[in-house]
Amino acid sequence: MSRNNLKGWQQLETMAAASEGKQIKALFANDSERFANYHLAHSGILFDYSKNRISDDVKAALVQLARECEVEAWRDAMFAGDKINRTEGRSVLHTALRSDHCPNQAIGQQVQEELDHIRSFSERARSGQLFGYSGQVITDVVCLGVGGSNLGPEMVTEALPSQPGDTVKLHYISSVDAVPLEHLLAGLSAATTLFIVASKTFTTTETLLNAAAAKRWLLSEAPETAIALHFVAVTEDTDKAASFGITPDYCFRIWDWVGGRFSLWSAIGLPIAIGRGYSAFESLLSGASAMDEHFRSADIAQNIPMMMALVGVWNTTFLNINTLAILPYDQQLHQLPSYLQQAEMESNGKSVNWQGEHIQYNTCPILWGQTGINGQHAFYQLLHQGSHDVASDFIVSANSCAQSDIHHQHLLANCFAQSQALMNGVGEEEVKRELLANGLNNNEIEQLAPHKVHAGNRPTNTLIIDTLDAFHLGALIALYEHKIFVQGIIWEIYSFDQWGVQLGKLLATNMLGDVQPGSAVDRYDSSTNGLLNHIKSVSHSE
Ligand SMILES: O=P(O)(O)OC[C@H]1O[C@H](O)[C@H](O)[C@@H](O)[C@@H]1O
Repeated sequence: MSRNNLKGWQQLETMAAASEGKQIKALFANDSERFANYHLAHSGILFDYSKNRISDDVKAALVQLARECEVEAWRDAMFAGDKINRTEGRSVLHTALRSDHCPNQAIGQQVQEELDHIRSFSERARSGQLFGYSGQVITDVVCLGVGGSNLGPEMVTEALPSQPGDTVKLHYISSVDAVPLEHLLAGLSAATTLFIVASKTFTTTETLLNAAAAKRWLLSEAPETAIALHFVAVTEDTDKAASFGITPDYCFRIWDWVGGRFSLWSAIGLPIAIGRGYSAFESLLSGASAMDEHFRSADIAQNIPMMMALVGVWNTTFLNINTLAILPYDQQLHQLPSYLQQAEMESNGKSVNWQGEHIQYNTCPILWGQTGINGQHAFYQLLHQGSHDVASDFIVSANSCAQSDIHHQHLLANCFAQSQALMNGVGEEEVKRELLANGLNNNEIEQLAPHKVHAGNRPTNTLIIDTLDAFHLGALIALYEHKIFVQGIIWEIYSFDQWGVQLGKLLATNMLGDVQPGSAVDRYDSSTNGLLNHIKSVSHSE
């Protein structure tokens, strides 16, 4: 049965139409227990969804919809290793990377072997036992990868503060733009630098181009045999890595059942273990595993990923709120919005359902954001008074890793004040009273008042993490992963492929010859021809 014929779906459509003009703050006024009834907590994460336009009826209909969509059966199929990524004929088993009970013994054994490899290699690196071609200790690790092979490790290493034992310096290069790579290499010594080439397919142009440049840089002073001591690969295609010159001991495996954007739990996370220690990497896995267990066992209405997914479906599909701002109030989480952009939009940014039909309802919202404090001085104006209705996730930790409490108290106060302001707004009467109290005359009040009104009623979630450490970060990332999964099921989307990424790659490869110096191009549309010919006319290249 198509989604919009389901009972829960139809109830939600009716409720959405009836919700016009209803205020979130009125829901609080009528229910003194609203926070108690609309928050959940597990694995050191509190999820408050009370500041959404959700009543008890809406909540019940959302839970009913999840049941009708058989979300629990799909969840169990994913954990069991069924090939739910049907367009690519693959299992989806990133959860097996962080669990003791893997559905398949052979997979469990492979995972354990790679974990042992990550442990021994990262411990060697951290204890000064990795040497370069001249016998000097490796001091710098340059991680070359893009998308899922870069965003997770970089976000996590940025999020976890450096500890005294963190001796190796990590650097990340993801862009094909040579400027950051050249700038970085200019400050490094080849004899003490190790490169990690992270690419599941080992075919991604950006990564391979950067790896080739790194190899040239090394070989400009070192013999060919140095490659074996200065290059690590993390890939599914170990033959390609071997052809590059990478030895088995320096080659780490991932598998087709790990999607790129869900891969930081695999050897793609090697930089985390090198930079922050293997025990931090293990804690990250444990936090994710705790969230997995909660997701597997809690009833829908008590299940944080399920409820977070359902709230998102209500906002996007039924209330037409098509953007979601990710607003962390911990500076360390500054890369979380970029990480979640790939995780959510590459997974659910689709408009064809399982039957291959065009979807008639809104699916994945546009995700954006940055750290809340910086956002407050930039785009919050639009959140409060803009013409777009924006939903937001506020994320903050209860305890700070910093020594100064007062800074953290400011973060907390700002975080909670903003979500309150977005909900309550400021009405015209209140604005006028304030202007009168400030001594303005009637004429001045009439002119200024409309500009100071805040409509409010903007929906927000708030997530409080006990402490921003590896365990809780692991749980937080797993929470978003499962939210994405549940939304994909409700929208009938294949969340684990990314066909939309392929087209641009293909066209860029075909166009490469046309950006090089030479005769004018006329095989494209007039805009593309014009842009290419302009480049040829102003280019300094020979
Ligand atoms: O790891 P790789 O094979 O190099 O792929 C890196 C990235 O490539 C593409 O952009 C895909 O859309 C991403 O999902 C993937 O993470």
